[in-house]
Amino acid sequence: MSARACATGVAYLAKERAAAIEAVESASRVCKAVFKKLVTDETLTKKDKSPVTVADFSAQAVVNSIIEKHFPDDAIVGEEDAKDLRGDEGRALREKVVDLVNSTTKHPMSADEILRAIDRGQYAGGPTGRHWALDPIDGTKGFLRGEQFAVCLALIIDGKVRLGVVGCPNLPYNISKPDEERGVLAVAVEGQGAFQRKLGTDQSAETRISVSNVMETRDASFCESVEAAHASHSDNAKIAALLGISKQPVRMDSQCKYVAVARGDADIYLRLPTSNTYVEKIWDHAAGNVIMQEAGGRVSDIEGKELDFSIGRTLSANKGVVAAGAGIFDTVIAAVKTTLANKR
Ligand SMILES: Nc1ncnc2c1ncn2[C@@H]1O[C@H](COP(=O)(O)O)[C@@H](O)[C@H]1OP(=O)(O)O
Ligand SMILES: [Mg+2]
Ligand SMILES: [Mg+2]
Ligand SMILES: [Mg+2]
Repeated sequence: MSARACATGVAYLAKERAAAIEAVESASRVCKAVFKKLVTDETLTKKDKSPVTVADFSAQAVVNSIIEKHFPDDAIVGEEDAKDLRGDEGRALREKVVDLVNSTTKHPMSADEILRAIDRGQYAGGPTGRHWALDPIDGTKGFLRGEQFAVCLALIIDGKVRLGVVGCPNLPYNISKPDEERGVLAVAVEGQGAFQRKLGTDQSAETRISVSNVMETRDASFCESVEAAHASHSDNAKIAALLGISKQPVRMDSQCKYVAVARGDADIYLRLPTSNTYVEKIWDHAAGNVIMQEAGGRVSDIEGKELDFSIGRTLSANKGVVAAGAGIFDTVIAAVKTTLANKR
């Protein structure tokens, strides 16, 4: 039991952990329902993003209402807001969201309750107190392709991520058996280790996960974004060359990348900035961050600085993200610095 276990013997954040898992499980079901109902060959060929919009709003409504049920005083930093669902202009989308939310939950919610739940996610974040960080669907492009996406929820207390849950409905439970059942839930609480279970199972099905223990970078592999606009593939290739890496990078969308590295499917998470202007959002990294660290990995920005979740809704003190096992982390950061210095 963690050093923070309280006198009653209940583990630190046990209630929050259970509530976060309930929320991520429910939102994962919403996303799967949207995919089944709304993602068709036609939406794909027309590159119509409306299914993901419905899923974003519906999943945020479901997660926020579950958090509110368990912790009515907690603030939430959520990616979405309900502006586009209001008024006459928002009617069509609003009706779809209301239908979806109510087709997947036991307790029907009115349109007003759903909009209010979504807008609970507008908190500004900051260095004190507790707030949740939610990405209702991370990896929207992967979602639409039927590939990797994730529902990501974290709890930040006094500026540090203490709990993270990532639901990955399309991730194989065992990466070496990609044709078997898919759907993984990864969870970590500060000081208690990182775990995975199949989505839809209970805590008794959890097994501990840890990063690979690779000691030589030439034996390692990268995990990087599918989208070259989100993380520079060309810089990653230069770093790979410097590190003697010959394995092809594993590419996938979303925070599933953190889960993949946290359980040793790949060894290095690399997200090198593609522009000087993009600022990373806390909901894109909070849950993955604590899962990686609790799996024995180290996480920093491209300069080796810890990610600072205490500033607000963004990671404005950091650029890019690098994560790897402790055995190779310093070598990876040195190669990142050299590669970026040579560009200047
Ligand atoms: N230029 C960018 N650099 C880094 N991340 C980005 C950029 N543009 C969008 N993103 C974010 O990257 C995340 C997906 O990353 P990945 O490629 O790892 O799946 C999304 O949350 C997306 O945010 P948004 O939701 O605003 O589109
Ligand atoms: Mg995201
Ligand atoms: Mg999102
Ligand atoms: Mg988005």
